[in-house]
Amino acid sequence: MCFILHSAAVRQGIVDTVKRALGDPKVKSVVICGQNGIFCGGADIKEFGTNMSGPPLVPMIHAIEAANKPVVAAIEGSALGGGLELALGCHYRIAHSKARLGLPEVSLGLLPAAGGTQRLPRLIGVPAALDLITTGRHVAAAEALQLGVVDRVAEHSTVDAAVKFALSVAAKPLDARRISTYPCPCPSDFDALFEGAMQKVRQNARGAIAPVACVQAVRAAATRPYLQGMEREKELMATLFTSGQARALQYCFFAQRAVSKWSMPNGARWDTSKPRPVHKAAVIGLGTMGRGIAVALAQTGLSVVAVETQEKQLMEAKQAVSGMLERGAKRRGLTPAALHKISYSHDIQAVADVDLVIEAVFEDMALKKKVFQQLSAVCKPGTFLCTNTSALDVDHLASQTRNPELVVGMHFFAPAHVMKLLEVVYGPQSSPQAVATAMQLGKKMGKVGVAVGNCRGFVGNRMLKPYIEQAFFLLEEGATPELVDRALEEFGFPMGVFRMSDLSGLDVGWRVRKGDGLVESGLASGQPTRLREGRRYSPLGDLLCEQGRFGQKTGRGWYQYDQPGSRVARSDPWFHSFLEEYRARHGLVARRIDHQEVLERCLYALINEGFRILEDGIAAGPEDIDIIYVFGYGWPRHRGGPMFYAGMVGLARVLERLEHYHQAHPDVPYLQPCSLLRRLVASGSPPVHRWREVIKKLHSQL
Ligand SMILES: CC/C=C\CC(=O)SCCNC(=O)CCNC(=O)[C@H](O)C(C)(C)COP(=O)(O)OP(=O)(O)OC[C@H]1O[C@@H](n2cnc3c(N)ncnc32)[C@H](O)[C@@H]1OP(=O)(O)O
Repeated sequence: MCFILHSAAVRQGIVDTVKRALGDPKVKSVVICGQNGIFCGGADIKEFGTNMSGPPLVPMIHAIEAANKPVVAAIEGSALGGGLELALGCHYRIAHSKARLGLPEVSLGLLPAAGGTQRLPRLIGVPAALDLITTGRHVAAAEALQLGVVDRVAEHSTVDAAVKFALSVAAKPLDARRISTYPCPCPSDFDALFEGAMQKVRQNARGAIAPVACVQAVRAAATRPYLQGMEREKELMATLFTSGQARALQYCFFAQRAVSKWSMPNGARWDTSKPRPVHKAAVIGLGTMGRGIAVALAQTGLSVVAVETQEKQLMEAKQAVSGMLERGAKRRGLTPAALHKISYSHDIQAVADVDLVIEAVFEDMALKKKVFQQLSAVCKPGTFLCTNTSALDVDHLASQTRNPELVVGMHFFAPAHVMKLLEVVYGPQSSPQAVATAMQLGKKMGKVGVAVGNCRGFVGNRMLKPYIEQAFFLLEEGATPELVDRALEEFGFPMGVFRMSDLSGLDVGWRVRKGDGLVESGLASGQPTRLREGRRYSPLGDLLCEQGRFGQKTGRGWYQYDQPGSRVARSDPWFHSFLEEYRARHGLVARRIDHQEVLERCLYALINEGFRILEDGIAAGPEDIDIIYVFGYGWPRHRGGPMFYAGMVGLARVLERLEHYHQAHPDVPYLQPCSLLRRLVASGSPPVHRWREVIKKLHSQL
């Protein structure tokens, strides 16, 4: 019997075939396997929210477990979610050594509700089951064997091994093989264990409800007889199944896959653009970003040339990169083979024979222009030239080269060997092959690549600007960094805007604002103005920087720290009196600001910019923006990303609140609702997956 995902037809197939096999006296035992080397990836997520037809999963698994002939699961490829629950209903499990098993329902906002929360703890004990169910992590066959999830691991044909094994146990009694009849092994420190698990889950979940429900369901397995535990599992699942969080998480699952199917406004697409193989790559500039990129490249197995012109920096970088590779290999229980994949040089000529270069020098246009001119002269014909700029004009850099079609942005996020997001930035001259190659390389590096158009800040940083601006204005109007951060952290961000600013360094934005001519000199002594080119402007960040308050690295920023480099932010009385004086100087009267206003002002301004990005064609669809925010900016996944969230709140509501705030702050253009938002509301606020139709219509009318 073979199946990939258990849709209605697959479930019906299993029920019918198992029934036939059990009724046939010639059949002594049964082996269940999958098709094309995959046991089962679980339920078809697209079926959720539709009228699910076909036989339900729970009675089907019960019937298999109750069978009077041995049923063996032959697990190849994946046994995930309902697929593993089905295997847990079998009397024996044999997995191929390359198989992966797991209960990832939690990452879809659900719990394993086909008996997974009740059988797994009975089989492998409460602590191990809690780990697998609350994290949703997949385990390799070797770990599954060690945990007791599977009985055997096969190196060659799993089906052959399972058939042989099934015949060998045909006459054996099955009572001891039905997991639902096992007592749940109860640890002596039961209460402490569950309290600890609940605390950990709440801390990591950032407001997600599924992990909490998972703990509650496993607790039921440990405290109630099996059938009562199943009732509790069902009850908890009922709450999760229709929740907005489950919708958001399932949207993220598909959005993550949708962004790999990129398209460009000129019609180039992922399926018609062939990437060129990259065997050897180079990184130019070994600061923090360059080092992380070199590590990520070397870990893919590529040969890497790392170039840093300053000798001292080169020596330091070499040590740091080796350390990162060694620690990475140790964590994965491997030898650091990638160490030997990197060669270092202080001479840019060393990149002459590479297939692709990633420039990661200091964020300065003049410097980057020089590097691109050099690269264009030095590299062999056809080498792709990529820049890791976070905001600068990729087209302008391309224009410095002989072959602008070979130039794209590869915007990594710090730390580059850890963070999953990669913005691949194309300009009007970038060839589809350059985009396809950068996207494929990103995938090899374990990144989630999103192809976006070229504009100041691309997608992520462009949307961040109005968000940060609102946070500054809120301080002027009466909020504190603590209040703003608390509201955002309760929403689900790992850090609020001010704690994040302290971490990344206030000087970063200061340098950008200076470059844009926004910072007035001698602020501390004079009366800084709060208008630039007719727009409201807050000089608060500039004032702190003038005092050397750059955040964690100087021990002072929006908060205070015990010492420079320390990470624990403490409220700073100095800042509070500074803020009061600032308000008094500008005749600003502090008013009470609540969490709702913080969220509406910061998030709706960010979302509004997201609509502008869609209108401008910089992102192909809302999924691209959402994946950028979830993977690169800490947007809580259970809220689906900013554009999905706007849909959940209601587009009409977002529009109404933006209109309200823009009326109150007419000198803040970011609060002026963008025309795409108005158009979507006028078209009846279609669901997020139908926005592209409205955007297409809008573009065709321009
Ligand atoms: C009543 C509730 C009962 C049970 C609960 C459940 O079972 S919930 C589902 C639990 N299962 C999962 O969460 C597994 C999700 N899938 C994966 O982890 C991976 O897709 C998998 C199976 C490991 C394969 O990975 P691979 O990298 O090979 O492929 P990819 O992820 O790109 O997927 C290929 C296409 O299949 C679609 N897809 C995958 N899984 C599901 C699914 N469970 N339901 C619906 N569709 C699924 C995926 O979207 C891809 O589609 P495409 O159109 O090609 O982009």
